[in-house]
Amino acid sequence: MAFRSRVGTALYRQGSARVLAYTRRPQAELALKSSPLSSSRANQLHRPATACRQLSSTAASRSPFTTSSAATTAAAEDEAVAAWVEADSTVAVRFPDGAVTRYHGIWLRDHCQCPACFHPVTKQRLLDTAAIPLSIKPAVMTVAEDNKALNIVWDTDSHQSTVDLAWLRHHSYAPKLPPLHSSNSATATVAQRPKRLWDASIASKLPIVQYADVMNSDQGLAAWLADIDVYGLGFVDGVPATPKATEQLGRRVAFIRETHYGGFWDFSANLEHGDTAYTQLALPAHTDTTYFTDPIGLQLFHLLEHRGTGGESLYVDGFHVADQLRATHPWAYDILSTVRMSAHSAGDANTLMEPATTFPLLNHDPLTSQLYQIRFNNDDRSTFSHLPPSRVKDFYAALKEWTRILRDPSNELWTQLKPGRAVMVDNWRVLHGRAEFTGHRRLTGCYHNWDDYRSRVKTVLDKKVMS
Ligand SMILES: C[N+](C)(C)CCCC[C@H](N)C(=O)O
Ligand SMILES: O=C(O)CCC(=O)C(=O)O
Repeated sequence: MAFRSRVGTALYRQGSARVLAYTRRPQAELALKSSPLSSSRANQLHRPATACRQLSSTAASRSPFTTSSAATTAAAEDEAVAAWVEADSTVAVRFPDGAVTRYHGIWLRDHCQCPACFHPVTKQRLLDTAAIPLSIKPAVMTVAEDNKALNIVWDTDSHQSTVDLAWLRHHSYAPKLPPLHSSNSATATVAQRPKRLWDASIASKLPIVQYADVMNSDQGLAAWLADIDVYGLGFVDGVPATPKATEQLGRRVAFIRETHYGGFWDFSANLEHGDTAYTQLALPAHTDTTYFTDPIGLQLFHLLEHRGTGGESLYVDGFHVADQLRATHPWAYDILSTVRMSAHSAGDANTLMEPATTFPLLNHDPLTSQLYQIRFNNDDRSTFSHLPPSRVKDFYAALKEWTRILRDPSNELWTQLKPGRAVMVDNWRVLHGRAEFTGHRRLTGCYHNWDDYRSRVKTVLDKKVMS
């Protein structure tokens, strides 16, 4: 039995598993008496203790607590995979490539995925996080024979956790480790499809799928979702020129988001709603519903009738415009990423829509700094009354640069929608507009929530499950 002392602990081998046990007396018994939870509360939050000990069948087979007659695995091979408790009580894990990272005990305990702590079907935490002692740490740890899991017995309540090492690597944070084998890692997320920034030249190669494919197969729907994911818009040909067929097409992606405009809309220039969309006026490139706290994610358009002139549709890749602005006028990019504004929809007698908070035109993920949303409709922008005087002219100067690039013909896709061709637009990326028109023009479509759209990309297109 090979001992290697490691910061007051010993890593030794027991049969096929290596068990890490404290040279000190585990605190398990003491913790149970001083647990902040009364036994009844504890039972309420957990299934009976026996359930916690009933590791899943595979975990049990790996558990050091089952008698295993398996031969000892080759020392050299599994030496690279190890886990130990550091002097600061964090848990260090060394992976097969030798990379080491650390996890806080409370973090590991909070993420226990045994059936008593994490509902196996609903993927919801059952554990009372607030009841976990901040000082919790493993009393015993074993790396399973197949090097795929870490079994932990906690010092406070002897609860047993089995943590998948691939999952642990994927969620490493101190430091964050690169994927071990991105091709076959159990938690490797499907490679994100790179966004393809586009300009006016996309007109010669529009992303188009066929209605029958979308409606009749998940592969057809997936192809459409991929277009929207990659380009921020996706056209569908062969759509029967009826409101019903158009609505069914929208519902292939997700349920419709109801708004003060209704659900599925079928509208013309009749000022049915107090908005310029319900007029014959030209609409400059914009994103819709900037006045909602959660702007709509997707917008479907299908032109059913137009007896008159004009009314061409305009689309611009807002991510491409932002990219150009950042490259040519970084000061303007910064201003439009920080100066906050508000918006309103106030044209209907019984509606006054305003967002819960102000927002910048360019919205970035605070963690990754990634641009994730363009939120711009100059017509719907509300009165500025919060800008410090020194920022007012800077904002307008930045807005001019944004608008100049936005309206650069080399960035504009102008296309005349016709009955039979619908288009789904990512309203967080692609701006849309239209030329003024004459005569009778009937446009149908609907809105969808961003989260419902992305859920369909993850489940239908990427066939992902939560990792
Ligand atoms: C699409 N539909 C005609 C129903 C409403 C159009 C709303 C346009 C509004 N100015 C905005 O930008 O949100
Ligand atoms: O009428 C159109 O083609 C587009 C109208 C529009 O911009 C909108 O509904 O947001």
